Amino acid sequence: MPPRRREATAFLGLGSNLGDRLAHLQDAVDLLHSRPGLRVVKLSSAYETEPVGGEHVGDEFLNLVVRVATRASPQRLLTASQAVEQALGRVRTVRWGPRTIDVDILLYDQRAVQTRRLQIPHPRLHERAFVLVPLCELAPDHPLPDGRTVAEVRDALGAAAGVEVSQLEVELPTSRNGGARA
Ligand SMILES: Nc1ncnc2c1ncn2[C@@H]1O[C@H](COP(=O)(O)OP(=O)(O)OP(=O)(O)O)[C@@H](O)[C@H]1O
Ligand SMILES: Nc1nc2c(c(=O)[nH]1)N=C(CO)CN2
Repeated sequence: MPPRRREATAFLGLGSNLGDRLAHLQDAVDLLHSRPGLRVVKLSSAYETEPVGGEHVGDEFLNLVVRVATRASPQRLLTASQAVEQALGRVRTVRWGPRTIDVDILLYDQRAVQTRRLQIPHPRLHERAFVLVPLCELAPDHPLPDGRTVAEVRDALGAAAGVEVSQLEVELPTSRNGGARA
């Protein structure tokens, strides 16, 4: 038998600005946790965020960042993320358009990945307060491939206008199902 791949730590950025945004985020977190070789370990707060770029119809996003432990390769983690998007009915229309759910891979250990299908760190991580603020809440000291920490990248961005902690709460799957897979 081949040796089992060790668990990596990855951070996923989730966002929704269509319909019942909280339900979409909760469903995405639960579905991610149900994938083989993937455990959702920690969640940031959910943030109300002003839409950045694109042809948004004015609806604010609800964003959060999820820490996962996974034995999946970065490529398989992308496949899993896209399967969750599809299961929740995301229809790709215009770029950066309204979406029930978006799942982006932000970081995977301290790895850099540069392929046509996948880039890690996420190519727009450095310019997105709606990602860096919740990521900083979970892992300020996590290093990027260039050696900087998440907190340093967040500080380099400066002001984080339009990103506010919401009163809405997404639950960790392990506290919903009695910790069966913890
Ligand atoms: N780190 C990554 N996480 C998720 N998708 C990625 C990543 N790097 C590259 N991609 C590619 O980006 C493509 C477009 O993704 P998607 O439709 O979610 O973009 P978007 O959400 O509209 O915009 P953005 O990428 O700016 O968040 C995906 O098909 C995927 O192959
Ligand atoms: N506030 C906010 N703006 C966005 C978001 C998002 O998740 N939150 N996602 C985008 C494309 O992925 C484009 N713009």
